[in-house]
Amino acid sequence: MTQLSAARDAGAGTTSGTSSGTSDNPKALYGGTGTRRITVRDLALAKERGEKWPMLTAYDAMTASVFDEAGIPVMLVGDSMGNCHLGYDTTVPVTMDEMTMLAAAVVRGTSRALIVGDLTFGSYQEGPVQALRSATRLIKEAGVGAVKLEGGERSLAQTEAIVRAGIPVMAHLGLTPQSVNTMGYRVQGRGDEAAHQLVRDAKAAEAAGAFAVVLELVPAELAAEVTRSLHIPTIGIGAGPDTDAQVLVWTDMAGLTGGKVPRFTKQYADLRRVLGDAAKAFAEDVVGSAFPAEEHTFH
Ligand SMILES: Nc1nc(=O)c2c([nH]1)NC[C@@H]1CN(c3ccc(C(=O)N[C@@H](CCC(=O)O)C(=O)O)cc3)CN21
Ligand SMILES: CC(C)C(=O)C(=O)O
Repeated sequence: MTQLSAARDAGAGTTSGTSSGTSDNPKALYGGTGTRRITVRDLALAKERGEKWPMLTAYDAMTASVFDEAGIPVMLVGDSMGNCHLGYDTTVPVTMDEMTMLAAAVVRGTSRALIVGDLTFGSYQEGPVQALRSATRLIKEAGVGAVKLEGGERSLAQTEAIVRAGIPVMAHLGLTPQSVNTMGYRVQGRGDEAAHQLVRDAKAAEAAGAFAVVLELVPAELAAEVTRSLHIPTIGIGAGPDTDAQVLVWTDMAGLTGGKVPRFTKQYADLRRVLGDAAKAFAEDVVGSAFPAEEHTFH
């Protein structure tokens, strides 16, 4: 144990920068004082304790380091980088080259959060061999702690193969954006048949060895039922208040995303305005010869 962590465990000083949460459990995922990397086992224990936790996406080292210092225990290098970072319209065009590069940056920018990398569209659908190759690449080249893929029953063989190789898998059910061309961006799991299929998918993912399941844009009552019937944690996005965890796309949550954002998003900052104002203030200074001033100048 380091001196720092010993002092924290002893309750020395006031709350540290990362422990502003409500829990006084040193092992709490958010608000705890642990400093080593979070593992999938920590998430399983949190479900046993009934402790909810937050997850954010991240696509670069600097933003990820801010969230790491804020105590966010799990970050997803989501293929939402397609529309939220790389300028595509959807997640569909994102390649494993792009994913690997940005996931490596997020890993370098963090020291505590569990980093989950997405398997991109076309990198696992061919079958378990391709899926394992893609997952292995993210583990070896980017250094992520886990991978995520879309689908329950339809991705069963892929999930099993990756888990068997010792790589933790997060499943993603409900609205699966890589299928936008067949399903659109509509609420999923409405009606008895669709609800039963979602429960079957969730059970299949758990049986295949997934450590968590993302539930995207499904009715709250169904997400609550799935959460009760699984031993592994559920992570909701547009899935109501009763999942074990909540995830948001960071650019939505921080008000950086331009244009329309999903109704399930809550905006906690207005980064578009803050950054735009900073750019305008810099521009005014340059045009008006107020920058650089004497203190920015060498002689
Ligand atoms: N910026 C951003 N935020 C996200 O949450 C997100 C992405 N991008 N890209 C990948 C997926 C796609 N997601 C989306 C995209 C659109 C809707 C949407 O327009 N939903 C409608 C509700 C539709 C209905 O009522 O059935 C909405 O008004 O929120 C939802 C999720 C979620 N993910
Ligand atoms: C919205 C989350 C769950 C995601 O899959 C992504 O960021 O790509």
